[in-house]
Parts: sequence; structure tokens; C-alpha cells
Amino acid sequence: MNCSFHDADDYHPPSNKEKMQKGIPLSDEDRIPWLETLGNTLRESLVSEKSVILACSALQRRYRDILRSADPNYVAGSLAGVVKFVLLDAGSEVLAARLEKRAAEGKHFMPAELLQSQLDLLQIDESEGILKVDATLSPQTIVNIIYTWIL
Ligand SMILES: Nc1ncnc2c1ncn2[C@@H]1O[C@H](COP(=O)(O)OP(=O)(O)OP(=O)(O)O)[C@@H](O)[C@H]1O
Ligand SMILES: O=C(O)[C@H](O)[C@@H](O)[C@H](O)[C@H](O)CO
Repeated sequence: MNCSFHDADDYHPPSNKEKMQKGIPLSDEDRIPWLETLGNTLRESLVSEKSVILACSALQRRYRDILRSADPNYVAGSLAGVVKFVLLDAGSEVLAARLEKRAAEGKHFMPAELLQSQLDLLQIDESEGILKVDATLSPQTIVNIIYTWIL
């Protein structure tokens, strides 16, 4: 897609990762500075009109607004800016199975037991215009759908 990519997990301070590893959900105090850092990272691309993709669990509208404010022309409360969101949408059973497999392979710090706390927080308002893509499709199909939507 000819743009830079960031994984939000790479921006968590060690204290956040240690907390999650112990099975303790993050609080807003843990998340807000992390989201502000992510917003600053996005802004570095957006100020020079470069496209950038961030993979991030921005579960709530207020978290997404911090990322929306990375748009140099952001108007508080507006949904019309350049920052767009895509939800990789799957049921809790699919997500649990994937997380358990990933954790068992020792590939990730996030234990599957934290899934329910994440789903409890997930809030997607239709008015936000977020693209929902079925995350059980193949990765290539998912990319094609997103690419077509973004163009
Ligand atoms: N479209 C897909 N089809 C089948 N398996 C998938 C698909 N997408 C991801 N997975 C699998 O699901 C697991 C979680 O994927 P991944 O680690 O990329 O998720 P993530 O979005 O980065 O999650 P997190 O937000 O927890 O970091 C991985 O084991 C991955 O192989
Ligand atoms: O805000 C949060 O609670 C965290 O960002 C989590 O969402 C994890 O980092 C992620 O799910 C693991 O990849």
C-alpha cells in the first residue's frame, strides 16, 4: 500500500506489557500516554501527507479521538478527518481460539484471559463510519477489502 506501518503493541512501555502478562487489564492511566505517543507517531507522517497504517486496539471512541487528533487539521469531535478506522470483526469464540493458540505458541505477551475485558470495553458506534471487515476471511481478502475502501 506504499505507506509505513506501526504495531501499537511495540509502543507499550514495559510496565503495560508486564501488567497484561500478569492478566491485569490496563487502565486509562496506562493507555492515555501510550495513545498520545501513537498519535504523535501518526502525526509525523500526516504532516507531510504520507499515508500510515497503525494496528491498534483502540477500543473506545475516546481512545480513537486521541488518534483522530493526529490529523494536523483535526477539529475536536469531528469524524471527517484523514484518520480512518477499520475493525477486524470476529466473534468471541474465534478470537479466544486464536489468542489461546498464539499464547500457547509463546508468541505474545497477551493472555487469552484478558479477552473478555477487551470485549467489554469495545464500543463501535455506527455513526463513526468505521469499516467492519469479517476477520475470518483470508488475510489477502481482508487487505483487498480495506484497500478498495480506502482508495
Ligand atoms: N484472517 C485470519 N485468518 C486466520 N487466522 C488469523 C487471521 N488473522 C489473524 N490470525 C491469527 O490470529 C492470531 C492473532 O493475530 P495477530 O497476532 O495478528 O492479532 P493482532 O490483531 O495483532 O492482535 P492483538 O491486538 O492482540 O495484538 C494469530 O495467531 C494469527 O495467525
Ligand atoms: O489497550 C489495551 O488493553 C492494549 O492495547 C491491548 O489491547 C493489547 O495491547 C492488545 O490486545 C494485545 O495485542
